[in-house]
Amino acid sequence: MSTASAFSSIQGCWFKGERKIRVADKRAKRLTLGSHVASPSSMSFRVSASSSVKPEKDIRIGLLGASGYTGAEIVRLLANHPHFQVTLMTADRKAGQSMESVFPHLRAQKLPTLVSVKDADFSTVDAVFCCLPHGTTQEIIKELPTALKIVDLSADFRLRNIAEYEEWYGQPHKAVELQKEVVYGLTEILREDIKKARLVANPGCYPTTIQLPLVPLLKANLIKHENIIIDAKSGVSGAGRGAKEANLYSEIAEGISSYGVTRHRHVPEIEQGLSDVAQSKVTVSFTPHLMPMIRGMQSTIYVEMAPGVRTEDLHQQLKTSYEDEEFVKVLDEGVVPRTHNVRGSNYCHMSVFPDRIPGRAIIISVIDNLVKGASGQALQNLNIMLGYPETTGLLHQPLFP
Ligand SMILES: NC(=O)C1=CN([C@@H]2O[C@H](COP(=O)(O)OP(=O)(O)OC[C@H]3O[C@@H](n4cnc5c(N)ncnc54)[C@H](OP(=O)(O)O)[C@@H]3O)[C@@H](O)[C@H]2O)C=CC1
Ligand SMILES: CC(=O)N[C@@H](CCC(=O)OP(=O)(O)O)C(=O)O
Repeated sequence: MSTASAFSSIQGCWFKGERKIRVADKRAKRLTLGSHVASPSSMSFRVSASSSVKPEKDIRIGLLGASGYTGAEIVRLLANHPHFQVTLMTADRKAGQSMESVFPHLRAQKLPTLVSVKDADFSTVDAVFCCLPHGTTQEIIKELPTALKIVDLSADFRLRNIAEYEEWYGQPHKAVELQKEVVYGLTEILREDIKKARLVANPGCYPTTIQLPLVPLLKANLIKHENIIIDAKSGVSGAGRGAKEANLYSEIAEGISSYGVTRHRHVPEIEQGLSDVAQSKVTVSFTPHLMPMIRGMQSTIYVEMAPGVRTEDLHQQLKTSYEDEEFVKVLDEGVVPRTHNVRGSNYCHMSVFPDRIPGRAIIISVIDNLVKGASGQALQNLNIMLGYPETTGLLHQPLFP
């Protein structure tokens, strides 16, 4: 996992130029990867013909947890990707079903039948997106062929500190050795490490909205490390597709509810990232809320500025930090970010406001939880890991209204 030094080049480090894709190399690699099988262990994967889809693109993608919301979102994004093709998809309860029957909106794509993880043949893919619930992922990923590039969307590999993981997630870490090679996938901040990574831990959706504005400000010493207060809101799709009483329409509509007050598991992830860049322990007060909407996430962040710093300085720092970034947009002063304006897209919009109380500022940051907060950022990361332009498959505009 990367350290503070990895945060040192926030600006000007992403490649805008079209990197030449070595198709021949990729094809050669595919042949090599074809000979890998999972190592024998208590959890073994059957090597069988699980895909009926003939690959027509360069990179064959395996999708673990394809029958969930983030899995479906990756399939939607890959429809416009010229190089990545889903050739293997897994499900749990829905194993054996066609993707079309689980997600009719994806029926236009040629997709393989959903298989259970134990029946999946990982020797037939080049890279994997893992969209499984946290707590189920470590054991599965540690048995995958080591040649595979993997982006894990779950929280299982995000925390460097094993004791901290076990404390916040309430279970033993089952892949301690693997944890050491993990790179945290906050793309705009850690791009250089992601380029070299084999296994990327994709950030949580709340931590993405929070770290993107705060990392450049902490790095430039413009805000204090103390008294950072975050009031965050999420659409219900953030909770996944699994049936839960608390997520019934009658429980969600016409009201909002706070949850995880003082103990949400994203707190250590946020504090890890902010402390790395501040090079001292940063603590935050973080309260998430469930909103009566399907997609979208907003973090409203209250900070104390360093002595002599004005909100214009915060705004200018964010503008400079992200001026070359496609997916992070710092809005003009006074313009309020809205989840509507990023819906269905990989964009993050942010803005800074002076608080009425002298010395304080209010930062607002919005994303689509399923795109920049999950599947979009995951695709951005895999593009980078495989040497493709990072915007590939991600440049569609937000869906408004
Ligand atoms: N939703 C969001 O906005 C975000 C989600 N994430 C993270 O991404 C991951 C996926 O989230 P999401 O798509 O919303 O979740 P869903 O609940 O919608 O989907 C979970 C998927 O995992 C499968 N699955 C469940 N249990 C097991 C198991 N024991 N073994 C194998 N497969 C299993 C399910 O199969 P089946 O349906 O067939 O039972 C389904 O395909 C989670 O870790 C989540 O926390 C991260 C950022 C944002
Ligand atoms: C609305 C809702 O329930 N949201 C989820 C966050 C989704 C996410 O980022 O979860 P991971 O850390 O598991 O990837 C939650 O609060 O747990």
